Amino acid sequence: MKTPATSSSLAAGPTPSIVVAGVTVRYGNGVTAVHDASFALGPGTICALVGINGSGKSTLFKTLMGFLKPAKGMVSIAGMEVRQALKRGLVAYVPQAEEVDWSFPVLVDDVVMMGRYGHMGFLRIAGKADRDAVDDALARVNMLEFRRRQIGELSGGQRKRVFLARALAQGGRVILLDEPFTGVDVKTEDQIVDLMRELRSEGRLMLVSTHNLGSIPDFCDQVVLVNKTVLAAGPTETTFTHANLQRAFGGALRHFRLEGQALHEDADARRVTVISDDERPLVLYGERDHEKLADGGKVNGERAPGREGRSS
Ligand SMILES: Nc1ncnc2c1ncn2[C@@H]1O[C@H](COP(=O)(O)OP(=O)(O)OP(=O)(O)O)[C@@H](O)[C@H]1O
Repeated sequence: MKTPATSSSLAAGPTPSIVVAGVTVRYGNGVTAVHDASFALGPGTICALVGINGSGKSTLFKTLMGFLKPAKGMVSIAGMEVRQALKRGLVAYVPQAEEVDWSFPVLVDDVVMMGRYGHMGFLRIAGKADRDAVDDALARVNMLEFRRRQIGELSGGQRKRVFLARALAQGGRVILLDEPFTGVDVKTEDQIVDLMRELRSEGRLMLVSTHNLGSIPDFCDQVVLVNKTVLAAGPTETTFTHANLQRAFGGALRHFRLEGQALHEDADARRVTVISDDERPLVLYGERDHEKLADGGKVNGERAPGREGRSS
């Protein structure tokens, strides 16, 4: 992605952080989606939020966005209550594609400008600073040429980039990304990861829910594993381990061994993660590596795992 015309580095202001302490969240129908969950994250971090379907990832996002109130426990963002952090525009959200009404007649420009609403007065009249912020954000995600398009006329990857641009235009210090890689091609995934790395180097904090286990050690320095509670949280090296993945995924993750290595294949069988026996992530076969494996090629010097190698 392009370097912005103006620097988006964090000037003086609240330090990005998330603290979730002993949080229990219940829906109106009595379902307890998250029980006694705790984790803490600081600035300059990309953290993966990982768990099976229904494990409570979206519920945690909704709680961090103030849509749901914990029945118990405490959430703070940048050292303040969620409501206050939201009011100050410190938290930006990149939604799952399904959460957006793509038939709504709105231009790319307008969606990105929505990120500026918190900076505008009551009448929401955009000033030069707002227009500049939108230009910068669109340039950063390589979407300037699409700015007059209706959002419904974009590809899946372009749609994701528009919502990333909205988060950038807003100037969010804490950015929540719900499944940013679903429905995007490998090139767009790389672009999104590159942009996230840039944002991390500016000191921003990103929490990313993803089912793409293979790429986590590539770009996430922290991992939070959930299943109705936080099972484990901490640096990727010590948290993204065989034992913890087993706890998080149980039967949803198929295991097999190849030449002494434990392989874990996620539920849709498109990605394989290799974790060494001493529990460090070792070789990771992402989606594109899987294509090579299917061709009988080598990835990181390893031979392709044969389907016959699967033990369960
Ligand atoms: N609006 C709701 N009302 C009642 N229960 C809900 C509601 N939304 C989610 N749940 C329940 O809360 C639990 C956690 O759901 P949540 O959507 O947070 O999981 P998730 O990890 O985001 O799943 P996915 O990976 O499928 O997006 C599930 O048991 C789900 O059925």
